[in-house]
Amino acid sequence: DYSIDNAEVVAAMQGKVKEPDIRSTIQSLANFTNRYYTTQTGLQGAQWIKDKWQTLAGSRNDVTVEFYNHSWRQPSVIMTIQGKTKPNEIVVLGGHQDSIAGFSTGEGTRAPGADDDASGIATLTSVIKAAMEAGYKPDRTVSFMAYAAEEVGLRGSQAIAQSYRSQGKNVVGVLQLDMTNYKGSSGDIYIMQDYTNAGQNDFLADLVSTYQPTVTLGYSECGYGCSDHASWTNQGYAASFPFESTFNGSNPHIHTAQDTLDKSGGNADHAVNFGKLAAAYVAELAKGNF
Ligand SMILES: N[C@H](Cc1ccc(I)cc1)C(=O)NO
Ligand SMILES: [Zn+2]
Ligand SMILES: [Zn+2]
Repeated sequence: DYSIDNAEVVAAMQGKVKEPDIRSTIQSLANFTNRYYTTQTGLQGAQWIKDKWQTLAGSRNDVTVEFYNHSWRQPSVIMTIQGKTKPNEIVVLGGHQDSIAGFSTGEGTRAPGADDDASGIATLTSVIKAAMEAGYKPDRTVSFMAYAAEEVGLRGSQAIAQSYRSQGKNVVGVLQLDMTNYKGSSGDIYIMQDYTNAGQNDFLADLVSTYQPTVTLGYSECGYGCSDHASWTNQGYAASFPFESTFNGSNPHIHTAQDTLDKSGGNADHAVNFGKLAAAYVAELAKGNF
């Protein structure tokens, strides 16, 4: 039940996904000493994202940006664009804001998390910017989520997904962006096939072949619930996880003080592919126009 027939909106939004924007957001987030779920700087990072998304939302009265508070210090951040004609049907795009550098991470521990997962948050932010600049108004509700506490057991997304399920919310699809900027394999985008929805994965492949014909697509597996998409899958929702490389090609610097932008060439060229895919995913699943 996926259709691809909103080319004008896809083109407008994809054209506004810019590498310098993504690079700048990665750098800003990586500059926090760490974004660990219990530290002061982890809370400051959440505040930074909320302020950034609120600024992009401007005065749009169909847009909210809120903290989703948890039992620990770092809140998740949720930006919601109210759907015009089918507001009860929800499209979710997420990534995690927290970072980690080993099990002893605490106040003062250096964990830049440029790829894991500032890249995903920056990619989401570029799609938000594109949607706001284009004056995009979706038919379905669209929620962008910066999950807290992914590194310590997918805890932020688990809390949110469980809450959505218990409220009977109709989430029609979830896209996870975790590590989008390290080109560790020959291909551009790798669709994870475990803990995801096969039908939506096919939809993503169709979006790439339709709107990003020069982007090469591969498939891989994590072997376990390796990011927040698993929280949504566990609650019976359709989730997909496009990833930067094959498992073997993934960024070896993650979870260390060396997960910095320079390891990806000092640019966000690889992440742009994911920003354009996410833009197409929003425009074709949430439909709507300007
Ligand atoms: N385990 C994930 C990283 C990760 C995700 C997918 C693959 I394939 C390889 C590595 C993580 O640390 N997420 O925060
Ligand atoms: Zn990680
Ligand atoms: Zn991650």
